[in-house]
Amino acid sequence: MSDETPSRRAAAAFAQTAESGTPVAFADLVALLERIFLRHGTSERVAAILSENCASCERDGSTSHGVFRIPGYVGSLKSGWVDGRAEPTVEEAGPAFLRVDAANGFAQPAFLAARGRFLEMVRDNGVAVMAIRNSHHFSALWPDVEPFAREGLVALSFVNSFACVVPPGGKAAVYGTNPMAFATPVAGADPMVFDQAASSMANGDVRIAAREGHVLPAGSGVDRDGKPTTDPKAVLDGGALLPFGGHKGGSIAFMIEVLAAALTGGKYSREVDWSAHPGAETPCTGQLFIVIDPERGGTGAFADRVAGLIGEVKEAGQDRMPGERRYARRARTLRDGIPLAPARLAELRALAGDA
Ligand SMILES: NC(=O)C1=CN([C@@H]2O[C@H](COP(=O)(O)OP(=O)(O)OC[C@H]3O[C@@H](n4cnc5c(N)ncnc54)[C@H](OP(=O)(O)O)[C@@H]3O)[C@@H](O)[C@H]2O)C=CC1
Ligand SMILES: O=C(O)C1=NCCCC1
Repeated sequence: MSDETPSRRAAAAFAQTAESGTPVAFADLVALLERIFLRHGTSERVAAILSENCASCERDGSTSHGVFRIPGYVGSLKSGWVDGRAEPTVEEAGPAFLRVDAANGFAQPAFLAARGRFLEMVRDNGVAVMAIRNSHHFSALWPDVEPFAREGLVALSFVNSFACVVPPGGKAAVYGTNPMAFATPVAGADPMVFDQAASSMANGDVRIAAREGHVLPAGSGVDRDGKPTTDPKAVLDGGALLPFGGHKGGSIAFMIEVLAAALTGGKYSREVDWSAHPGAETPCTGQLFIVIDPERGGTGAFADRVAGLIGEVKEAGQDRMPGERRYARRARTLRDGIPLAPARLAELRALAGDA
């Protein structure tokens, strides 16, 4: 399967390293990460949720949001910018609308605190919205939406982050890398899930490229003077990323600021200010979910129709659908272990306080 997105090309060397390290069983990686989170002040519930999420990203080859992120999680916890013991509050804003205040905690525990009631609303109404504010989203979005599709539902999720993306033709960073994810059931197959930033690439992949000494694909970003650059350090040091696809990606980044921040009460990416929290790496922003019961469409054959469409797309020449690379890697790593570079493993063990 080809991995030709700019993000993947920039992270290719890292990914190769990740394919050739020490194999670690998924459960062992979860346990190691859990010890790190607990050691750095999270509650047991938060540690369990974040460890599962981060290990799942590493397992599926979502390198920009796998164990690469752990020092950042630790930095954010140590700085006090994020509360690892936050108790989210869930409020019903209507028969199909949940408002969740993550209370300056991580997004996933807030989402999971509301998920049960949210599913009831989707089943009762055919559609429901969950608006999370004051949350720190440090990860990929697919782990949140894929399970909905496995339960027969169509799911959309939107997150804004911190200002590091210039609007098309602009000079100042206004948007975050602002990912969105979509998941749908497919008859007889794994769900089709795409999960993509509104920027040319994820900020995490720029940082990996900087660390590994790689250049970015042309058209990824600009330097501090607004000039096009392929140097990841110039993008990180006062420069910015570009939206993917020019004004079209710019409009998606805008929409995500509106859905994930304006609508939820989360901070705009531009408003994020962690200057008083040195070491913090995750913003206190927002996240929106829209989940639909496709049976309400009345066709009685929704998942079959999606499977048919995928068949036609492949027949037309697309070699694979989004998500298929992850599923293949998941099967491989659950069988053979998740390869971790020795330096990464040593770093994780040190953070866990292992001798
Ligand atoms: N929390 C946050 O604030 C942020 C999180 N992120 C996360 O970073 C991650 C990476 O984002 P991004 O760099 O944009 O992702 P990519 O460009 O790597 O991939 C985007 C999507 O395209 C699919 N895809 C890639 N190559 C192909 C192909 N050849 N044919 C068909 N589909 C393909 C991927 O599927 P597959 O996975 O199977 O390859 C994925 O669903 C995401 O998980 C995102 O949620 C990004 C920005 C901010
Ligand atoms: O990779 C990114 O872009 C981000 N990931 C986690 C939160 C901030 C942005």
